[in-house]
Amino acid sequence: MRSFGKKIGLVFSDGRVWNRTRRTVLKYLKNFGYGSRAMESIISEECKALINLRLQDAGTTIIVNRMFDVSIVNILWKLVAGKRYNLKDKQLLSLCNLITQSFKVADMSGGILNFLPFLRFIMPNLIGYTELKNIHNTLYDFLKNTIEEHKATIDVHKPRDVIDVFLIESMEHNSPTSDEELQVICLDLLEAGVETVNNTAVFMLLHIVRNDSIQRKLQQEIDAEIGRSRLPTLSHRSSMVYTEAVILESLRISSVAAVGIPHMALEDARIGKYVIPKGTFILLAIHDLHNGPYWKDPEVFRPDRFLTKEGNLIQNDFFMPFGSGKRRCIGEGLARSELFLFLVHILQRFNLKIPGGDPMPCPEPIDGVTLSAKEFGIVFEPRF
Ligand code: HEM
Repeated sequence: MRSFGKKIGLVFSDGRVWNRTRRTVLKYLKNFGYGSRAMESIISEECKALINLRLQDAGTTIIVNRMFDVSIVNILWKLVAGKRYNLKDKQLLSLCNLITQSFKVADMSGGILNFLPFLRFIMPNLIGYTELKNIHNTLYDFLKNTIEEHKATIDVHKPRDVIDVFLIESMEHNSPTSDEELQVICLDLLEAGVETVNNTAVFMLLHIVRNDSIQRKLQQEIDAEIGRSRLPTLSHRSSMVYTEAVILESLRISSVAAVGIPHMALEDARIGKYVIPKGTFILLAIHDLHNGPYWKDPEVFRPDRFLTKEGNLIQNDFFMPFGSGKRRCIGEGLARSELFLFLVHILQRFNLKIPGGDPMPCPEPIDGVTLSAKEFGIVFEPRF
C-alpha cells in the first residue's frame, strides 16, 4: 500500500532490490557530501537558523514537540533535492505534520491493517486505512512534483543532488530506477530520518529540562571546551564526553525506534527453546532491551552510566538504538551529528526552563511507528 503495491525502496524491500537500492542510495548521498565536512556545514547553518528563531521568541513558552522537523528535512533535502525551506514554511510544516500523523495511526507491526488486511474493504475508516491512504497520496504528490521539477531543469553534465543522479542513471541505463521507485526511496529517507531524530532531540530536551544539575553540567562542558563566542563543531565531540553521554542516555531511555524495522527469518531457525519458522515476521524489542533489568536503574536518566571512572565513553553490547547487522540504520552518523550540534548550539545560547505554572513534562511516550513525547513547553532564556 505504501509503495504502489510493490516491494520497492529501501526500508521495506529485501533481497536484490534492497541490496542494490541501499548501495546506490549510500553512494549517491556520499557524492553530495553525506558523512563529510560539507554535511557538517549544512547542519551548522540549520542550527544557526534555529537559534535565531529561538532568539526571536526568547522568554515565551514554545511547544517544542515538532521544533526540529523543518531543520532536519532541510539537512536531508539539501542532499536529496537540493532545496531548503524557511523554518516557518507552511507547506513543509503541514507535510511534516502528515508524517507525524501517519506514524500515530499504525505501529511498526503495521497494526490490525497488516494482520487482517481484508478489513480495509469492510471498515476502512475504523482501522486507519482511509487516513493512511490520504496521507500517502499527499506525500506522494509532493514527491512527484519535486521529481517533475528536477526533470524540467536537469543538466545531465551537472547533477545537483541525489534525485538528479537517479534521473541521469535512468536515462543512461537499461534497468532504470522508475519514478515510483524514486518516490518510495525519497519517502523512505524522509520518514526514517525526520521523526526519529526530531523525537529523540525532543526527548533529550525533556530529560534536560527535568534535570537542572545535568543542564548545568552540560553548560559547564560547553563553556570550557567551546566558550560563548566560538561556533560549536563536530571536532569538539571528542573532548565533550559528558555531552555525548547525555545523547547516548537519551537514545537509551527514550528509544524512539522502539521495535526497529520489521525483519523476516530467511531460514528456519532456533533461538534457545524457540523455533522460528522461515518467513516469520520479527521485531526487535529495542526499547525493552534498553529499559530492562541489565541497566539496574533503567527508569533513571543517568548519563554517567555511559562513562568510566576515568571519564571515557563505554561501548555496550546491550545498546543498539540504530539496530544491528546488515540492515543497520544508514543514518546513524548523520543523526548523532545532528543531535550533538542541536544540543550544543541550544545550551551554549540558552537556559531551558519549564514555563511557570506548567507541570514537570512527562517522559512516558506516545506509541506509534516511532515513540514521541507528550506535548510540553519550554522557555528559552538567553544566557548572554
Ligand atoms: C535518532 C535517530 C535514528 C534512530 C534511533 C534510527 C533507528 C533505526 C533503526 C533501529 C533501524 C532498523 C535497523 C535494523 O533493522 O537493524 C533503522 C533503519 C534505517 N534508518 Fe534509521 N534511525 C535514525 C535516524 C535515521 C536517519 C537520519 C536516516 C536518514 C538518512 C535514517 C535512515 C534509515 C534507513 C534508510 C533505514 C533502513 C535501512 C535498511 O533497511 O537497510 N535513520 N534506523
